[in-house]
Amino acid sequence: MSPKTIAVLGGGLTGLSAAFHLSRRFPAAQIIVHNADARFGGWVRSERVSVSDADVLLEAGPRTLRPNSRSVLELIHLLGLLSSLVTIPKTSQAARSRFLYVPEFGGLHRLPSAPLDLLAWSGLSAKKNLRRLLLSSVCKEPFKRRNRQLGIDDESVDDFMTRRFGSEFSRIFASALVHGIYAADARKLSLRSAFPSIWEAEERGNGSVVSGFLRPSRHSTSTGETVSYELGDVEERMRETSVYTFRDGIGTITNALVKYLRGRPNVRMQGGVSITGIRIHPSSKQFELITTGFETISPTHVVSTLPLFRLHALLTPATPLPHLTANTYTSVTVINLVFQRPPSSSPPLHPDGFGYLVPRSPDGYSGGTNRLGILGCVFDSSSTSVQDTSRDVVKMTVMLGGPYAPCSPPQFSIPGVLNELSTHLGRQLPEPLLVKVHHNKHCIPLLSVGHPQRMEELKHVLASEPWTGRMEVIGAGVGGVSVGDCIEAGRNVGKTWT
Ligand SMILES: C=Cc1c2[nH]c(c1C)Cc1[nH]c(c(CCC(=O)O)c1C)Cc1[nH]c(c(C)c1CCC(=O)O)Cc1[nH]c(c(C)c1C=C)C2
Repeated sequence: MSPKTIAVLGGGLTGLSAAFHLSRRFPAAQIIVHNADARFGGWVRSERVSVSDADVLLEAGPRTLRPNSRSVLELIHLLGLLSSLVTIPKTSQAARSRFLYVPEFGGLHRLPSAPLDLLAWSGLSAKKNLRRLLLSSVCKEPFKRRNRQLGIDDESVDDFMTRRFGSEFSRIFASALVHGIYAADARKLSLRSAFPSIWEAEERGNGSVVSGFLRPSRHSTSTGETVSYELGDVEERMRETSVYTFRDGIGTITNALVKYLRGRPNVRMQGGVSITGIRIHPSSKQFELITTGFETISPTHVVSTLPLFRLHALLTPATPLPHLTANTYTSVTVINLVFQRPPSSSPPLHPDGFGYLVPRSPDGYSGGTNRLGILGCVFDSSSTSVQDTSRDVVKMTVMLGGPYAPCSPPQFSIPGVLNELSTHLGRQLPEPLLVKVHHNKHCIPLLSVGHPQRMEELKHVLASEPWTGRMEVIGAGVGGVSVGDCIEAGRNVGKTWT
């Protein structure tokens, strides 16, 4: 049945993208976007603040995007955002210089940015051990026999990396990568959900990941169809771009989506109103959505972009859905710091580059050597200083929490954080001009082992009675956590509703 009224639950990136694409695909349908918060945009939060004489752009959520997601490039084109694009070239230090802070290997290390760089990777004698570990793990892997057990169709990132590259490699390099993307424990994260290309490389390489990556992969969609995107000149502008953002930050996308949707005659944006229950009428089989205002609405179709545990709480025992509470959600404290830039005669506050990640320490997440639970620090000014009106300030962002023992509210002091950062950077940081703290509670789903299989089962139930394909469940907790995954999921929703 062609949709008459579509309720989109959640006004974050996925919900806004879903409403955008559905409103274009079904111009005769009425679309209502329900968002518990009066502000739309979800975890995307770009904010301009005044610091001394400068106007500085700060991000509490995603801050830069890679140009590999064509669904995001398409939105940039369709919403006319090309002129406010800020691109960071592959040749910039922000793209080439990424660091790890590994205290037991001597502190801060620049990571090699290319295979040849690995051979020339230089450092102090203690640092050489980290180079040796990386080099020997990667070089030995192709000669290791195939060691995936028969019948295994998913495993944790840590189990996989340990099996192929060794436990120390996994603890340091894989855990750091997982902190930077999922703010999670690599020992719990599903490899197939988080890094499907690594799983596929192992298959292509007959058991070796390195050999698999050296072999060309066949690009196609799972159905073999070619997907076309309306890209205009955007892809061309992204040539040689490592990452990009906008002059006013990632919020440029969500703000433009909200503006577009508010201007559509077939869309209603309901901010500040939550759904408190979802029922299916036993005889008419109609959806009944109850709102905080005790209003009942009966859409013909529903798109839920809510965190899965929230959707679970809305369902009645008569119409349950499987696996909605299988994953936990990670919380991250984001601390934006703005400093006065030191005079050029003094050492800089940090090396030029992307920033650094802190791997899991040998004692795990008990906090022994990392009491504050620091996951990493981004040197924002290295890549995005054009967002600010003055070059006299330096902005950086520290992220804490994730798998470290959660306590609510998180226990830390800003002087304690600054002391710790000073140790990492090997120089005493001055008093910041501005500090902004955001506690992003349950912001990233931890897609645990077995997630792809569980999501297949959920899809199957949604296609059967009494749901009969009229409700789709999408979002970061289902199909992937990146901005590109969320926008792509919104683009693909309701493809079978004709
Ligand atoms: C709030 C903190 C977040 C952390 N991870 C994410 C958020 C919102 C989500 C995320 N971060 C990255 C990706 C991958 C994107 C992709 O296209 O594959 C996702 C889904 C990568 C990334 N991590 C950091 C930055 C600046 C980026 C952007 C891309 C890039 O420049 O490579 C920094 C960072 N994020 C987190 C931590 C702990 C951290 C530390 C340096 C957690």
